[in-house]
Amino acid sequence: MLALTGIKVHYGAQQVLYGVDVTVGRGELLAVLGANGCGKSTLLRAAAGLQPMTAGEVLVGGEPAGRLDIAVIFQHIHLVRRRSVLDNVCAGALGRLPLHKSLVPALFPAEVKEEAMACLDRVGLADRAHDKAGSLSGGQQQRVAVARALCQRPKVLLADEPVSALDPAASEQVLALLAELAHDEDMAVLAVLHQPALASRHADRVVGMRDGQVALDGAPDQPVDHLYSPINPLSVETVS
Ligand SMILES: Nc1ncnc2c1ncn2[C@@H]1O[C@H](COP(=O)(O)OP(=O)(O)OP(=O)(O)O)[C@@H](O)[C@H]1O
Repeated sequence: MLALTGIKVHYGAQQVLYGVDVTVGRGELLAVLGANGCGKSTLLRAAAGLQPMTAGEVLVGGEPAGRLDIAVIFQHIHLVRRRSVLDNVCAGALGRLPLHKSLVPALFPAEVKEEAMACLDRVGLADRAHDKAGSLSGGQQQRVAVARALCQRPKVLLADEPVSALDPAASEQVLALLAELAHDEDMAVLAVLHQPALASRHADRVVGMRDGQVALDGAPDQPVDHLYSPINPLSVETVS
């Protein structure tokens, strides 16, 4: 469903991605792991169209990604805390609404509110729809962010460290939700994670990055320690 091919990114003169190829299938949760600074977030931003690329291609279902094909959620949740949970979720549909309706939340059409309620139900928070978003816990707010992303009706969901600010129980819940969405809604879900154990429990596949390149791609329960070691053992020559 999502195919990232030959992605290269430079920040000025510094190259940070060196021709990365990653695919995520329909109905699959892919976890992207790797040490700080290896390029995970840059890859996710490039996939989302938020980061100019020097080279490469982002395809969704074999076509160049459309404006609403890909939804993104971030570690910092970015809800409008003073507005209701429901208004925040309706905001996911903004890209589909005529401008005048998107500027005034009271004008969200009834069918958008209905859809937003269904998305909230999907993440288990329909009963909090009329509470202020800021009154929810961090884990609940991240689930609202997932509901808002769903309200965009994306084919692909990208999540950049979605559980880094959450406690272990809420982290498990959000990862289980992402896996469920991939499997039940047939979406392609890519999550950048810093917790290999969570990836092994919830992801269908893992991509490991090192120094701007893909260093592993496969089963979620394989050893990943080498991604985090300061020296890549594969690149050390033995001196006898
Ligand atoms: N806006 C930017 N301008 C210049 N350099 C950047 C910028 N964003 C990231 N970098 C650099 O690009 C490299 C990759 O950063 P990136 O944030 O993609 O890594 P990451 O694997 O997501 O790291 P982390 O796990 O710490 O979030 C790093 O060397 C970083 O310093």
